[in-house]
Amino acid sequence: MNAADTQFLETLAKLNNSNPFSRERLELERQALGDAYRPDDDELWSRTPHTRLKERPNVALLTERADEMAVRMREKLQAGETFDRQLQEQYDALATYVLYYRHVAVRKIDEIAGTATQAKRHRVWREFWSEYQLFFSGTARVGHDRQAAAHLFACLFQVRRAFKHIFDCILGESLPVARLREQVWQSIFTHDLQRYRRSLYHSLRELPTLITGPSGTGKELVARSIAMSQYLSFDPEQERFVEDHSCAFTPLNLSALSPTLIESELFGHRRGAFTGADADRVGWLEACRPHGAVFLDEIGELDMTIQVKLLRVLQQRTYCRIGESNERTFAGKIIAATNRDLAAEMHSGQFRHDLFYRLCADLIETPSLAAQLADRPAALEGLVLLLAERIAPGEANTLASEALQWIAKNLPADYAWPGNIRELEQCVRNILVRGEYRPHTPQQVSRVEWLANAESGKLSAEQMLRSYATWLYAKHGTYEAVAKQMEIDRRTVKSKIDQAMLAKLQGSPSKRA
Ligand SMILES: Nc1ncnc2c1ncn2[C@@H]1O[C@H](COP(=O)(O)OP(=O)(O)OP(=O)(O)O)[C@@H](O)[C@H]1O
Repeated sequence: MNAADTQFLETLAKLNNSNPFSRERLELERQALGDAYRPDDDELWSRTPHTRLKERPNVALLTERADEMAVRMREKLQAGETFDRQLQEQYDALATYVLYYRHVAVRKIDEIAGTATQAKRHRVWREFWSEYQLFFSGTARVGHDRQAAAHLFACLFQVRRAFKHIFDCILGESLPVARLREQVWQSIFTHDLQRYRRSLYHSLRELPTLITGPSGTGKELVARSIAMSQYLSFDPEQERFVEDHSCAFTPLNLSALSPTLIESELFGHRRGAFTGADADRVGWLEACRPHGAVFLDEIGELDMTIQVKLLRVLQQRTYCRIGESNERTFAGKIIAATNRDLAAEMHSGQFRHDLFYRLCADLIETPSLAAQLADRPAALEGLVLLLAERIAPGEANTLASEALQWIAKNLPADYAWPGNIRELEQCVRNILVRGEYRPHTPQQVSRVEWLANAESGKLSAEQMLRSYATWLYAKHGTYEAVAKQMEIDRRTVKSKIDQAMLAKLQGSPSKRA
C-alpha cells in the first residue's frame, strides 16, 4: 500500500463516521480525493433545486475508489495477510462505507422498510449479508456473525432514512439552515457515529430534544425528521424490521387543549377517573412505540402540575394513567417545541427549572426566514422554487418565476416575513391561485376584522374581550403580559384566546389539536 492509499484509507475512515451536513465532511472529501476533487461540487451541506446527492461527482469518485480499495484489501486478507489493529479498524470503516453505498444508498427506503414485500426485503438483506461475509469472515473484526450484520444493516438503514428526511425536507441554502441540518443529524446520531453504532443506538432516545424558534420556521418538520429516523432493530431470522418506521410520530399541540385534556391525552385515564371518563383510555405516552416519539408542541403552555409529571417521565421514564396508581414505563422519545423564551419563563417562575434543564440536554434552534435571507439573500430563489415543486410539481419553474417577480415588485426588499417559511409557502400558493398575495400583518387583520367591527358597533362585550385579548397576545406572545395589561387573571386570558383569529394574526393556518 503506497502513501496515497494510506492517506485515502485514513481519511475515508473519518469520513465514514462524519456528519454529512457538516463543513468538515466537505473538507474530508477534499482530502480523500486530492487533485481529483471537484470544487464546483461544493454543495453537499445545502440542497439546491438543481442538486441531488446521488448526482454529486465527488461522491461518485469516492465510492469508486473505496470500492476498488476494499476489494484489493479483501484479496490480501483472503491470501492470508494480517492487518494490525489500526489497519483493521480502517478496513472495517472502508467496508462499511462500501456496504452502505452498494446496498443501502442505492435503494429506495420502501424497498428495505417493513412495508416492502417479503421478496424485496429478502433480496436486499441476502445480498447485504453475503457481501458482509465476504468482507468480514476470517478477519479480526469482533462479532462478524449474522446478528452483527443485522445490526450494521439496521444502522445503515437508519442513516439512509435520516439523510433522506433531513436533506429532502429541511430546505434552504443559507448557513443558518445548513447548521440546522447539522444539528438535527447530531440529535439523531450525536457527533460520533461510531460510538452511536457501538452503544448508544438504543439509549439515546432517553434524551429529550427541545426545539425553539419563531413560528413557521419548521420546528414540527424538524421533530418529524428526528422521530422518523430513530433506530429500528432488524430481525435476520424473519428478515424484517421489528416495526414500520412510518408511524413513529405523535404530535400533540398543547396550546389547543385544556390542562385536563392534555393530562388525559398524554397519560391516559381510567374509567370513572373524572366526570366524562366513561371508558379506559390509552394515552399518547402509552401508545408510543419504543422507536417512536411524542412531540409536545408549545411546551411553554404546559400547566405546572403537568410539568411535574412530565419531569418524572423524563427522569424515571414512568407515569400513571389518571385515576390509577400502577406505574407504566414510557419507551419512546420526547421532543418538545416552543416559540417562546423558555429561559425567561423559567426565571419568571412560569416554567420549572428542573424540567427546563432536563429538556435542554439537546437543544435545536430553527432560524427565522429573515435571518436566513440576511445571511444569503439569494436563498429566497431556491426556497421559492423548492416550495413551488411541492405545491405544483408540474408547474414549478413557471410558478416560481411568477412568485419571485411578484415578490420583487410588490414587497419591500427588506420585508421581514413574520410568518417565516409558512408565510412564504402561503404566498406562493396565493400567487398560484389568485396571482397575488396580501400579507396578513397584525395591523391589517386588526383593522379589517376587528377594529372595523368594533367601529361599526357589531361586537358584543364577550367578542370585544376575546378579540382584544387575542390581539394583545399576538403582540406580546405571553399570557402574563396580556394579563398584566388587561388587569385580569392569566387563566382568563388563556380561555379568551381565539385560535382562528390568532392564526390569522400570525399569518398561519389554524392549529390542529
Ligand atoms: N426549513 C424548511 N424547509 C422546508 N419547509 C419548511 C421549513 N421551515 C418551515 N417549513 C414549512 O413551513 C410550514 C410550517 O412549518 P412547521 O409547522 O414545522 O413550523 P413551526 O415552527 O412548528 O410553527 P409553529 O411554531 O407555528 O407551530 C410547513 O409547511 C413546513 O413544511
